[in-house]
Amino acid sequence: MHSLSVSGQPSLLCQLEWKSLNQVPDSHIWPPDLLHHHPTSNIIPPSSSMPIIDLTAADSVVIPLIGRACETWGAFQITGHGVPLRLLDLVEAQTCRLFSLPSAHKLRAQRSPSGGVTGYGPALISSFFSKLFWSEGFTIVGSAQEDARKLWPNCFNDFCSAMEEYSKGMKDLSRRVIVLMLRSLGLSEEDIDEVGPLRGHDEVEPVLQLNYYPPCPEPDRTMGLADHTDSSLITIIHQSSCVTGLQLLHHDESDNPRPQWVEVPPISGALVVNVGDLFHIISNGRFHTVIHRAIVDRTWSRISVAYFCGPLAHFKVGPIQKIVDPNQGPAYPGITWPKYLSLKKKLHNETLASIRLPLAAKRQDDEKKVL
Ligand SMILES: O=C(O)CCC(=O)C(=O)O
Ligand SMILES: [Fe+2]
Repeated sequence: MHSLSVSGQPSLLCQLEWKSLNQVPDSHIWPPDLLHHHPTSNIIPPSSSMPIIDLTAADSVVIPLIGRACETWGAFQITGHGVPLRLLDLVEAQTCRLFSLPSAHKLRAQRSPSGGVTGYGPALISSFFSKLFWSEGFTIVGSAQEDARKLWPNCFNDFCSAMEEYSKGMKDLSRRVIVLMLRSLGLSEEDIDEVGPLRGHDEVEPVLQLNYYPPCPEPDRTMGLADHTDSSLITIIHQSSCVTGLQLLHHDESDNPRPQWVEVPPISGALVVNVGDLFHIISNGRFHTVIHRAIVDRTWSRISVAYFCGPLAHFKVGPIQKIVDPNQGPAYPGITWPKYLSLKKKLHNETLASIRLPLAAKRQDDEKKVL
């Protein structure tokens, strides 16, 4: 049974309530099959843990490592990225400041029930599940001012300037990472200017998702954030450095016939890069969009800050022609980010499959049959 807010939407258990609980309420107890359909007990050994790539190394070293990570994991961690630790600490401190506010206070910036995206509320994917997540979220698209003003009418500047500086750092970093990813697919710098999804990158509105996972008395019975892929080109995640929670679904067919959940260990100063659905599309399926989730801890709270990098809203992205095998043809049609997001709102993890095109050979066969 969900707790219901006055608006009739499922409400969050807010921080004061989280703290007062010594067991998970029914509204937040997840059926074991949903929690364990890919068993967490089979955490794979560190020898095959996800790649950590130092961006200060030469391009000739970094580019193949990134390409391989995107093909086999759909994710990697980066160090040597140039974003100062001071900025990572600042954004984390301001995120903590927000989630430490009393619940009634946070609800002043609640996401609008009529399809709003920005502001305070459960993760957007929570509408796909009948059980609630053990987490709270805050979404920023472009400027945070309007919502931050509702939280701190007289002192929203510190929060907003931290988010702005962080978004700027992430925008520059995401451009750099995307260029490296495209080069690993064999594109030259000129190709990237011409065909890349980075056209108008400076004007793209930054999207930040702040996540807070409170300590949980029964972490094995609930879910911080359920399995999903991100719709972006790439997502860059900063996570608290002391507590694990983020997990990726990894399939190493040579090692194990079944996909395994793999922990993403927090490393101070490192950032996690996830390949999103749109990069999977532009790479014509070569790069893996990574299924990931967040679990919670008995003792520690955890914070994550996800920066979603996508193309300009009106810009259609599709498989980059230069890398499409002519015998196979494009695996996806061109699509804009907003159109993709509207499909994802309906279809969640089935969205990519819903737009996948039949292979060129099959298309030709089908065309012959029609003629
Ligand atoms: O908490 C995390 O590490 C993951 C967050 C995430 O996947 C998201 O916000 O889309
Ligand atoms: Fe995500």
